Amino acid sequence: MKNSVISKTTKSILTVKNLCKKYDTFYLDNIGFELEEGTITGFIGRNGAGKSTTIKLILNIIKFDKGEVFYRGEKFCDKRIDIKRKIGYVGEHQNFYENIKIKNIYKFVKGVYKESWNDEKFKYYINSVFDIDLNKKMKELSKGMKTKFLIALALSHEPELLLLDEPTSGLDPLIREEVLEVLYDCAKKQNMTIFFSSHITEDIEKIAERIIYIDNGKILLDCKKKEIHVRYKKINIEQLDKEAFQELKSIGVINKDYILFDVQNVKKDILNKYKTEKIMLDEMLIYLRR
Ligand SMILES: Nc1ncnc2c1ncn2[C@@H]1O[C@H](COP(=O)(O)OP(=O)(O)OP(=O)(O)O)[C@@H](O)[C@H]1O
Repeated sequence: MKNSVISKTTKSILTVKNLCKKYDTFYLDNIGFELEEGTITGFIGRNGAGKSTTIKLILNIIKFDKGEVFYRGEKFCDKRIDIKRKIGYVGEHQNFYENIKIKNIYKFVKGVYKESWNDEKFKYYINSVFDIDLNKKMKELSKGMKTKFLIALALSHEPELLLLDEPTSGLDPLIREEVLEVLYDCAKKQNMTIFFSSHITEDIEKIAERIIYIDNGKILLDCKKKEIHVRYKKINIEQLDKEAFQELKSIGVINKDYILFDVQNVKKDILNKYKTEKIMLDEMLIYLRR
């Protein structure tokens, strides 16, 4: 057990170290990060970047080739049912138990969690927040309703950590807003730690305070949102003289009327001379993919 415990001095709830997984045409390469209690982290990446694979590896749904996962400093493996009970998860694929009435799924899940189940909270989400009819069968729910029902289930056993795989994908803007608001409240009012994957930069921009960007199995960025806006900037090309344009072009990326860049790579005199503007998350991803 000597190697299975790491320092408990930080507020870290989850530590992921060097996760690797090889498929025929894909390699998840040394994924590592730490999540702090009560924070919301957006895990962003294009289709096929490795988001679901990472989440499933953390939860032991699939086996990694290499790596370690720690929960509050203790090694997390398949046998740690006690830790699993503290984690809520909503996966990407929701086409299961199609012919079962959702009130029976609710009763089953409530029975599994017993003492940690908060029935008042479940009823509050179902009736007052999400407005779901428990008499419907799974197959009778729209994608948005399914997502809301599954999130209500995941929240009602009061997890300390919530892992969500694309919770807002395929939902209309109003439902997306509702879901994001509920998640934000859980983190800020109940100190829940939330890690959610998405390829919708807007949603991540809205509620995540930290962003981890994965591309082709590798983490290209792990940064607080505030720091992103300080570090990555853009300048309108029209303002630039020839020399400054050449300089910025060599270290940045041209996107429409702007050059996007990392201020750390730019000479001070250019930054002093020209007006820089804040970049949005989707622009930063264009820069990182250069
Ligand atoms: N069981 C598997 N066998 C072989 N390849 C797999 C398997 N599962 C996933 N992959 C591959 O691993 C890569 C990453 O898949 P993953 O589902 O993690 O991506 P993702 O970022 O979640 O994408 P999406 O946003 O489309 O859900 C893809 O190329 C996928 O085809």
